[in-house]
Amino acid sequence: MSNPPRIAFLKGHGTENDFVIVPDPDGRLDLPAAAVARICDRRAGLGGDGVLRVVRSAAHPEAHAMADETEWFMDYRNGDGSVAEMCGNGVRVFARYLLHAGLVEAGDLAIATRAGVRRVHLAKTGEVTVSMGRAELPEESVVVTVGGRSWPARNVNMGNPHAVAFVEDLDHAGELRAVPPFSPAGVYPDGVNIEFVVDRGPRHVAMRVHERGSGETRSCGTGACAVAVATARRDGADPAVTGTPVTYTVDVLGGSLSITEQPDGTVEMTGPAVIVAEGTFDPAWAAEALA
Ligand SMILES: N[C@H](CCC[C@H](N)C(=O)O)C(=O)O
Repeated sequence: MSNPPRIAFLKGHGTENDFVIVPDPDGRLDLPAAAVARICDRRAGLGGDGVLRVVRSAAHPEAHAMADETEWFMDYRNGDGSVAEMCGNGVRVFARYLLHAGLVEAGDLAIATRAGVRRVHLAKTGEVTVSMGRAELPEESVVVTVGGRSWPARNVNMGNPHAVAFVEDLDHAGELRAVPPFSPAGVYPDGVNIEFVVDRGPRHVAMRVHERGSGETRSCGTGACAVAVATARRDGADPAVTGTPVTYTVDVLGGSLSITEQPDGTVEMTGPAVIVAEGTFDPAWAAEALA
């Protein structure tokens, strides 16, 4: 019996939040959590903070409702194989892949995600702008504690949950090898991405992040949006109150993102997206993880 065809993949990153891209237009590949975790393993696998499976919207049950306005669905998984609603850096890299593969032209396109349709502009400069929707700011907040220090953290939802803590020094976040302790735990029953933020100057902050399902990453797009929204509220610059758009530069370990919030609450993120390499892997290798 002939061997099943090898699976094509590409590696890409957005401000060093890196992903394994798996083209699967007809949605035929089964990628259970254990296989995704093996693919993302930085020693035994290809390495990545997550997987972006590229599926036609019409071929994926979670995207059927978006098929009339999008051709492609971003099936995002965290590095541990868990599913997340949205990945901001991932959408930029996903759009970059579509251009790289000749599936779209530069310019405007719409991508289906579990958080809904995201409108993307692929500039000829290489920068990618994503309309990230509106932040939700639930009232309840948590207290994050690391190394004997505690900070209140602002609850911000960008389609996925974030807790944003303003700290004195990014080193105070510690090694971030595990989820930083927070209370009350019940605020985030499905887990949370936790950002630590310091000021760098006017409308300029820097952050570190412990991501749900991936650990500390070099960048988090939805996290940078959550940070910009929380900082605008801290600074009395909420566009819904001032009537004026506000833009923050958010430095991440892997680079810098520009986040603009409009008076109507919509948030736009602009940053780079790079395809680094491409190759194939044997499906049996990924399936071994299921054994
Ligand atoms: N870990 C996140 C998803 C990826 C977010 C991040 N990589 C981004 O660029 O937005 C979560 O479980 O909600």
